[in-house]
Amino acid sequence: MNGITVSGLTFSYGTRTALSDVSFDIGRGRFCALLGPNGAGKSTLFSILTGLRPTDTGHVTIAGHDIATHRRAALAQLGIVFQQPTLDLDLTVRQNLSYFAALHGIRGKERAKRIDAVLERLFITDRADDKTRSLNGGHRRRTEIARALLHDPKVLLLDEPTVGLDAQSRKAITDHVHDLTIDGTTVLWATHLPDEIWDADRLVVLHQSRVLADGTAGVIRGPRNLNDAFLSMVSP
Ligand SMILES: Nc1ncnc2c1ncn2[C@@H]1O[C@H](COP(=O)(O)OP(=O)(O)OP(=O)(O)O)[C@@H](O)[C@H]1O
Repeated sequence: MNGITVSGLTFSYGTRTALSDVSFDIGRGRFCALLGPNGAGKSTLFSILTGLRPTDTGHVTIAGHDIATHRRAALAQLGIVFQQPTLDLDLTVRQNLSYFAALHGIRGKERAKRIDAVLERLFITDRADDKTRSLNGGHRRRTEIARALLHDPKVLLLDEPTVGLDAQSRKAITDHVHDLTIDGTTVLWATHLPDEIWDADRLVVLHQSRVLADGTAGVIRGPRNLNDAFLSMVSP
């Protein structure tokens, strides 16, 4: 079963078109980068994938469930990391996770077990009982990713999750999220930074509301580095 399918998606804010006939699909356990400059339409696409906005035209499925007609089933399979951080800085890492798990109806021993598992997956077990405020930006981001995995979603969406982080933290998070696909999680990672994308990744390039390229990153870049290839695609 597919991780994500997007077909014929069109969306406008009044007279401003944000998405024009956008289509792609991402198989189970794949890492797909959604690369686009500012204003390309990435956040609009994310808001539709997460059910925050209805589509004007087109369809989206998450782990086989149509977001418009089977919204609850689709959202149950979706983990989301938004661009803006949303942790409570006065709670510990574990308390932040625990609160979110409770919202998902995960209780008792199962809650403790899942929290331990996601902390381990993101390599932050040793920070579990620290106040979130004391964490650096990279560890806060890891906490948010761990939180997004608590309900064991099949699909994980991340909207520019490394914004504002230093190079070392960016690399660590990029590596960890790539590794999440090993157990079958499908990842869609929106970014405007080509160095976060690996040659073997699936790549969808979005520019001025349209899909400019869709394929394997290494094939799309050819003999150039991805940054040069991307700039030549989006330059006027
Ligand atoms: N609420 C809104 N009202 C009107 N136009 C909007 C709104 N939100 C986005 N847009 C426009 O829609 C287009 C796509 O914007 P969007 O934020 O989806 O792009 P993006 O790729 O996420 O950009 P960024 O990297 O800057 O977040 C842009 O032209 C933007 O100006």
